[in-house]
Amino acid sequence: MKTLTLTAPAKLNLFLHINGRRADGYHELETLFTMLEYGDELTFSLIKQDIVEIGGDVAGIPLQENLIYRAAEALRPHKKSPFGAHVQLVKKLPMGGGVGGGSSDAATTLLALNTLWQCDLSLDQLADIGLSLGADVPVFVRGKTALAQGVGEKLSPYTLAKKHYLVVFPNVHVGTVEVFTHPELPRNTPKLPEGWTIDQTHNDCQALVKKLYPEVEKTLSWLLKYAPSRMTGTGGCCFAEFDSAQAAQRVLEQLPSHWTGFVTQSASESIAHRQLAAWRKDEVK
Ligand SMILES: C[C@](O)(CO)[C@H](O)COP(=O)(O)OP(=O)(O)OC[C@H]1O[C@@H](n2ccc(N)nc2=O)[C@H](O)[C@@H]1O
Ligand SMILES: Nc1ncnc2c1ncn2[C@@H]1O[C@H](COP(=O)(O)OP(=O)(O)OP(=O)(O)O)[C@@H](O)[C@H]1O
Repeated sequence: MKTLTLTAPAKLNLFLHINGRRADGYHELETLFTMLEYGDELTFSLIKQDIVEIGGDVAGIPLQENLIYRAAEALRPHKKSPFGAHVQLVKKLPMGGGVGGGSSDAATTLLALNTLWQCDLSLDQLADIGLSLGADVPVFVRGKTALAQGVGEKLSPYTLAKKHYLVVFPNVHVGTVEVFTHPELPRNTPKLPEGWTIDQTHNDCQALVKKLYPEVEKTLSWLLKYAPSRMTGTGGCCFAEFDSAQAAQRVLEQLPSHWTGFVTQSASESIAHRQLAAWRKDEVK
């Protein structure tokens, strides 16, 4: 039976502007996503029984609520294989951290099972299915550094120089819904002008989350002593940007023990896509 192991990468929102709120409560955003080389490990194995099982670090999430399961079930109508799937998860990304772990697990499941179950859907079709699972899923399906608009689903490719990041989880789980429904969230940042530069950007959630979660405030102040730093998404992870892995590693070594962090680098193409392409190449040999 076939087995495929993929890394479901983390993302950073290098900036996050909120331009308005739609009638359905969702927010119009402008955000720059970059893919990171670090993520959860998912191993997909075909199984005889036509069911979807998840093993490993499921962290008390009921099966039916796990985004891996929901992604697999969303593909079911397109499947041409008689087999089910067992997904073994090694969770490395903090939940509710703003690094998109759940969304990336879902997108990686769509990519892997699209191949293993011979669904043969295009990336456009997978991104559409992904959007029904979460606003952040399409960017992981496409797997490229991208400028996102709309609720996060209108993606345009964007080229960025490779950078090294120290990503710190302040040990507080920040709820996306809590931030987006908060009355004090700024929601009226003007759209970026033509020819904008990164120094014209910010994260509209950062001041509010710092106020609600003092630990995020402390993390950012600590990181800012070493490098330009910001919060990602709706938090609580914060990232500091460096030109070399060694410089990032030196700061990680000094990280206070009540926080956790990892050093990684940005990737213009998602590691999951590269691994899947390599696996497919081996298959046809
Ligand atoms: C903030 C970001 O992480 C930026 O990358 C994402 O836009 C959030 O993406 P996500 O976690 O995949 O979000 P979803 O699971 O689709 O939505 C969670 C909740 O966030 C709010 N939400 C999300 C995206 C958006 N553009 N506007 C919103 O108001 C809604 O209250 C929604 O109920
Ligand atoms: N496989 C999964 N991994 C992580 N979270 C999952 C998974 N399946 C469901 N969830 C639920 O999704 C919630 C959000 O998880 P996620 O790790 O994507 O948060 P996040 O990093 O803040 O995401 P974002 O940046 O997209 O807001 C979790 O609190 C959890 O209840």
